[in-house]
Amino acid sequence: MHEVEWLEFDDWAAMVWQVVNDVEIAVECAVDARGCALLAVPGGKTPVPIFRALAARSLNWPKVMLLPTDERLVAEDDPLSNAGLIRAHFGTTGATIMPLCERVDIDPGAAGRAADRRLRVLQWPFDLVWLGMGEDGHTASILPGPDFEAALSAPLSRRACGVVPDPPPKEAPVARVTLTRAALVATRTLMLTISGDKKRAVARQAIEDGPRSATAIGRVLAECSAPIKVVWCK
Ligand SMILES: O=C1O[C@H](COP(=O)(O)O)[C@@H](O)[C@H](O)[C@H]1O
Repeated sequence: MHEVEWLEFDDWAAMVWQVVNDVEIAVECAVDARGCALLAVPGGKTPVPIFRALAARSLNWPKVMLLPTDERLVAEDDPLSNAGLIRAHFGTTGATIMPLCERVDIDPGAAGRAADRRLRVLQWPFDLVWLGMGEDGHTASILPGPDFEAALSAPLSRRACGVVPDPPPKEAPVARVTLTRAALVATRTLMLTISGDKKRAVARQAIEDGPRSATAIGRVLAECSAPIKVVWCK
């Protein structure tokens, strides 16, 4: 694991400002160096105020491609949809938004394989993988259940897979497609945004446990050789 830079904020405005600036720098560096920027961004609730502020920035959006780190297998107009969340915020910026799933009415395994095929056209690595984390230590949709180890130990050539969480997470009890750990760590820089005391304790323990961590976030960060920044807000 690369050394972790850990930042803490007492208020959301300061945290949002920090993360927006970091994303802006990642985009500018990528566009200057390679003419485009490839970013994976989290779903769920935590990134919402950050998305709002980021979308208002005048970045070179037409050069930016945004993917969700994971998807809940629901229609894009469902409030649980991560692609829907991203489109709602960045849809008018000029960025290209690439949902992981074209179809959500198929079984999770097939949806995962279809996402994997779609992702093969992209020029990797990511310029930025921005992760969220649940209080149980899941990140992207690498959730406890029968697909947990497969998502973590998939080879480099496998970028996405289907996940049936067991137990179903209470905030979004649906099947998922997630970027694999191999895909998530194929990045020039990685950022994790979290809030609340519980998540701080879980993330700290996961980092301390490293590859022996029982949590997805611990196992992902342990494999990451890019610079890692954790941004926490009370
Ligand atoms: O299910 C998911 O959960 C995590 C954490 O979400 P939050 O609402 O607690 O911020 C999120 O990062 C992931 O993308 C999402 O699908």
